[in-house]
Amino acid sequence: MAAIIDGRAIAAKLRGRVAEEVVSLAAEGIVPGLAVVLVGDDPASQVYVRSKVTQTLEAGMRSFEHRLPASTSQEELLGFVAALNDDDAVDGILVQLPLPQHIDSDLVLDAIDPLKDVDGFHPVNVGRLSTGTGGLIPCTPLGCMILLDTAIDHYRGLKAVVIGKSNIVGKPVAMLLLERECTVTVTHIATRNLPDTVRSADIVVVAAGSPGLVRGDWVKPGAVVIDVGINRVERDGRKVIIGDAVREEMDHAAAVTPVPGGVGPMTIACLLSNTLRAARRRRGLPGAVREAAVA
Ligand SMILES: Nc1nc2c(c(=O)[nH]1)N[C@@H](CN(C=O)c1ccc(C(=O)N[C@@H](CCC(=O)O)C(=O)O)cc1)CN2
Repeated sequence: MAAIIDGRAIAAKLRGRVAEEVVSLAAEGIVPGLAVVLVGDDPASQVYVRSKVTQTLEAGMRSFEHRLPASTSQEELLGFVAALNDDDAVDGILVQLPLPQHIDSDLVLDAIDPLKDVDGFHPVNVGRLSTGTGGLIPCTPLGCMILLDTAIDHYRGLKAVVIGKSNIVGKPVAMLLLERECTVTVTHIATRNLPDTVRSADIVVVAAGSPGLVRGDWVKPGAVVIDVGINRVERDGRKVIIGDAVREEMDHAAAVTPVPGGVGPMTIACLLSNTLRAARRRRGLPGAVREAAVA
């Protein structure tokens, strides 16, 4: 029977460690601040932003919530980001994605001060990740690695297959696995013989946004499966959330993440950890939460 990696519990533990470090920073007169910017009224984004605000406050940090109308122009948003860059109370800036179609997301993400880029999406942080020279790491890939750490002791030489080539998950998680000396194959929905490629993997990370894509017979016995998919589908007349892998078919895996309750909760916990890291780094303070130690 595959072990179920409990993302909710591990995220709670990470949030607890962040809160402890916030208390010790407060003794030095520092209270980290996170600004979250939501443009428009996408229902899922509203829920995520509300959770971010609540969890930021629960961790003892300052939260600056900015809800802008869907009609906000690109120039207005860029001006808004510039003001947050200049605001000393703000250590981390997160612009919730997706943005309305009339706004060029890349332009906006590139405008965030890399030192405050707690999403790790700025080209400077992307470059730092690919060269292994520090920087802020995107939250969901960081969360995937923390979950993997609960199931894997030695990564060196393991074969990892990533399904999905997005800038937010697929590419950065591939970099993190490469950093651990895995042999990494990045695949996507157009990859030929995808099941055969996945079958060779010791680690499977699926972030394809395709409900139930990875079937049991794609997965080698003893592999670890990290399911990043969050798909809202209708089952027996009910709306449910399912992942990109069919978990009921994964009994022969060593460990799998559930959906919901796997990678998802790690995203916001890692955002808090990145905010703390940004607050320390901006002030030239060494160290930050050691995420790996929570697992
Ligand atoms: N600027 C960003 N935008 C978006 C990101 C991001 O990392 N940065 N990621 C996603 C949304 N997201 C956070 O923003 C997020 C997604 C899912 C979860 C989560 O806890 N999911 C639960 C299920 C929740 C549900 O019922 O919907 C789970 O998987 O258990 C948290 C955060 C896109 N935008």
